[in-house]
Amino acid sequence: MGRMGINSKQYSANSSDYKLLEEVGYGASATVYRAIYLPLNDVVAVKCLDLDRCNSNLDDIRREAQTMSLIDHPNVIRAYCSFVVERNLWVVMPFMAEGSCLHLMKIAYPDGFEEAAIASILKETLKALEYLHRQGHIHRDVKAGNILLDTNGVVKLADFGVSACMFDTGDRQRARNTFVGTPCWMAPEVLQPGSGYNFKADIWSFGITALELAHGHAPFSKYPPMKVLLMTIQNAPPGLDYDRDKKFSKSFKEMVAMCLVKDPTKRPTAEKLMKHSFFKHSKPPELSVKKLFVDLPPLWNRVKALQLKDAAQLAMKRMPSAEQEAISQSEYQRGVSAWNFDVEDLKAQASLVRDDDDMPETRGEDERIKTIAESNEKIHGGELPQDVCLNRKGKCLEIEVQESGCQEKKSMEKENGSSNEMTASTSENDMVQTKIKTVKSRQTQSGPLTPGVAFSPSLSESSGIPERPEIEIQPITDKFRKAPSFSGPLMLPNRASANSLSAPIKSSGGFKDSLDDKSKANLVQIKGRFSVTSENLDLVKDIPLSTVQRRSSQGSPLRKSASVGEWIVESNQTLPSQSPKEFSNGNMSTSLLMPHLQNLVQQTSIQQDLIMSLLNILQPAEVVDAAQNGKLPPLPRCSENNGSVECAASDRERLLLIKISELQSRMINLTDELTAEKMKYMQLQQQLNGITSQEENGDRIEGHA
Ligand SMILES: Nc1ncnc2c1ncn2[C@@H]1O[C@H](COP(=O)(O)OP(=O)(O)OP(=O)(O)O)[C@@H](O)[C@H]1O
Repeated sequence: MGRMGINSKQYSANSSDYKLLEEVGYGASATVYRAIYLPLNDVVAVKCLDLDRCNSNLDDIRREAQTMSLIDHPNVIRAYCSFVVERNLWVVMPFMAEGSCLHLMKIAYPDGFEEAAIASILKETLKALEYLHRQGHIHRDVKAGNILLDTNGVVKLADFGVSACMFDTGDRQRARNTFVGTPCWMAPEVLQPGSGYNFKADIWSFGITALELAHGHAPFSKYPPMKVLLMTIQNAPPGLDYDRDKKFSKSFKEMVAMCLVKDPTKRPTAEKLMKHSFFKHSKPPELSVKKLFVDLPPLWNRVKALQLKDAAQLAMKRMPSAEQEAISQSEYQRGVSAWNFDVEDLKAQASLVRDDDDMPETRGEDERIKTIAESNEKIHGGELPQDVCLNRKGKCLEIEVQESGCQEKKSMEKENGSSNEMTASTSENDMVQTKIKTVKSRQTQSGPLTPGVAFSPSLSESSGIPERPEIEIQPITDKFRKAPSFSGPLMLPNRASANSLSAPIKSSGGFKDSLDDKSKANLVQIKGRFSVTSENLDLVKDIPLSTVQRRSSQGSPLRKSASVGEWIVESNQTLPSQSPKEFSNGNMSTSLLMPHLQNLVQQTSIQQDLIMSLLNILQPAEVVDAAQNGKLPPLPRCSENNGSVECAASDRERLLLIKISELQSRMINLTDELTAEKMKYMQLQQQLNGITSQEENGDRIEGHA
């Protein structure tokens, strides 16, 4: 890497050639700065990826930078160069002066954009996807937070942190069997263990992004992450509602419906989608997009305002659960992608939310059929193609559709200056049997970046400390969306620690190349931005609670271990106070008991599946090895049924559960530490802000004097 680029301009891989200015964005693993490239006096964006915070291994990061450097399309952000500065990877790229669509919505359009702007933004994004797919890439993180805008209305798709090469074989292709992306935007097949996915996953995310731009937030964004996963798999796809979304055209609704079809083979390609009437009539972005920024403060001030709002929210909310809620919300607002492992919180949130609770206007089957049928009529002249299928269970008719470099302006104009698009209610009450299989530590490759990556000897040599921007907080906070968002982009308190704890789950049987052959699916490989690992799955219902440090709601705000089972069970909060005796004394009515019994059955079945899957892939030899290495307690002997498969399985099960409980304890401790650090950081930031503003006041007074 280092110096590279198709651009005629050459950018050096020397950090001292860059002067970092204001912070203009931040993600789960990176902070983005406006910067000046001193030799050319050129404004650029520098994305500083904290390698310690990064959930990806060095190979993934290198791939991101490499991929970005080879990109040559007006609607795709590419890297001018990248290099390592101490524990950071700096990626130099064009500065997009208006930031991301997500930030813009948070600041000024909490209910989404108007259709003309949406059409232009989506069309440009679709061009980017068409290009990437043609080049063999899957973007895997299409969302409003990754659609960047320039002052003149140019739209570019950013962030290849999770892109995968579709045409690759071997390790890279294996990456397609990993969970990467942001849950609200993730296609059902991406969430389905072992099913694999292809570029059509981007089309789903594109459809979700369309809804996000239309409403100001993604569907399901108010739900806890685990619920989002389940709802995406279980429910009918979200979409624009004919009645509720009256302001949007029929062709927009049709276009979204075409993208949000659960069967990926029935989604159109980007190329095909581009021919949809919705895009044919869209205005050029310089007409419809440019006007969105009029009268807005400069990007860095908007970002600062969002940050301050986040900080204020956190400071105000003292209750642990409230803090957690605020963090989730702020993460959503920031468009951060990562997992929120605070499962107690997730469970609590999930328990309060019914699928159809606050979705009075769910999109019914008839409506969806109508939408797609009408769409089909347009495309196929009214003839239903062979691949139209009415899926009774899914209650959904699906149709196959055949398929700046930003120069710093000398004037620096800017420098000085309903959401219930939910689905039809859950079609069946049957819980998703998400079968988690595997647990085998994925080999994480690391080592030096590719030749050409410039290593800076030390951070002290860089001009690493960005200047603090002047804070001009606009009275815009009242425009912020107020409803808390618990999901969407999720929060991983500490990627590094989470990563170090987790052996990403890997298939015991390899990965599946064929995207359509779901019958052979056999893995959950969860990696990259999402590391759902053994400790995230609370399989330890049967473990004595004393072995796992659990916090009461008065304790640390952060508690660990996702529990598919527990989460489901505790979605009914009325029962825990009941003792078994009370259940059996006949005072409970059947109607009260039944839902809980059903839940118990579901939970048990899911847990059994999970445990059996884990056990199946855990080779006896590994357990013995681990025991000999002191990693696991010694294998207990089974005297009665020596050598029987059942006995071995139960021994292994116990060992596994003990191991999981240990991991959970460690996770709890680490998260507590992280919470404490976060609080310290916020306090320091507030103090710093105070000092900065005092100094500025002092300067002004001196200046006047
Ligand atoms: N070239 C750019 N010009 C201006 N702003 C940018 C640029 N690149 C990124 N940003 C801003 O920084 C934010 C974070 O960047 P980015 O998405 O690359 O980080 P990330 O850590 O990969 O985020 P995530 O993982 O949450 O998607 C973006 O949402 C956008 O607002």
